[in-house]
Amino acid sequence: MPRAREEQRTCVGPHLSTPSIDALEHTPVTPPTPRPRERGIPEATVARLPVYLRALQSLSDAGTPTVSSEGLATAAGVNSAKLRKDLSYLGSYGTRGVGYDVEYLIYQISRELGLTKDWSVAIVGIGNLGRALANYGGFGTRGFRIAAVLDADTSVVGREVAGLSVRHIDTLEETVKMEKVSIGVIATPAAAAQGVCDRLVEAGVTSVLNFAPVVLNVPPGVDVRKVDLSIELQILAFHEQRKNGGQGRAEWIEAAEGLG
Ligand SMILES: NC(=O)c1ccc[n+]([C@@H]2O[C@H](COP(=O)([O-])OP(=O)(O)OC[C@H]3O[C@@H](n4cnc5c(N)ncnc54)[C@H](O)[C@@H]3O)[C@@H](O)[C@H]2O)c1
Repeated sequence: MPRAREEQRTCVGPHLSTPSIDALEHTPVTPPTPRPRERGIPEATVARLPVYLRALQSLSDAGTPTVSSEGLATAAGVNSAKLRKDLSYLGSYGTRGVGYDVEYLIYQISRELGLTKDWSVAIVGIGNLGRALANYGGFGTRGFRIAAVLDADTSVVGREVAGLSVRHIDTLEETVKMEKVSIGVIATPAAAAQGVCDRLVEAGVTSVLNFAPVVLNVPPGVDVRKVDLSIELQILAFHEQRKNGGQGRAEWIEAAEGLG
């Protein structure tokens, strides 16, 4: 089977482009507007949609009915031109002088991200990280149901984690089928991750969230997202070093001036 490396993809897959009938069942009060977009949404826009959603949810919790593009851009930490462009991919342009309807925009973004339907998730590797992920309550409220937790270690299998009994990895294929798993989360050591990924894909899973420090090879049509906190720390270290470098230069100039 031909394989595509995860970082080569630039656009979202079909599951993010068209809402299902199922998704529309959860439609809130506001009437639908026409959706002119037929093409894919750029990956960078998709990555910002959850940020807009979080900002909108805070506004909604505060009882704010509408928000200007500038207000939402500030809350989300982006510039307003970028925000307007991003939202235009959803067919959402706001109303001049009024802005965006907060509840409807929440619905539009949720629909685009596929959050108006429930997703069944399996976590593979129930060590420190897998247990923490399984016990995190925030997934359920965002439409991600942890349906199964699996591990290869027989001393872990059968234990209860987040209200679920840990299943043996040998039951992976049957579990994916029975629990209708859409998203596989890999929290195994790096050496086991590709094998687990292959089995998930073989079982029909087309979305994988990988925490193991390894680049996974997957066939076309499978989306892999990699989470690596050490990369985030390294980026912060880079900026920290630049800040300190700047301070170092200032001190050096001051010292040099003192000498002169
Ligand atoms: N992305 C991040 O930011 C981040 C942060 C912490 C840890 N990690 C990574 O997450 C992974 C898990 O870390 P941890 O601290 O929980 O490790 P851990 O050793 O506590 O847990 C790993 C679990 O995977 C199980 N396992 C091993 N091979 C398996 C297989 N073939 N099938 C199913 N289960 C299998 C083990 O039995 C164990 O329970 C590691 O790869 C680690 O490097 C990533």
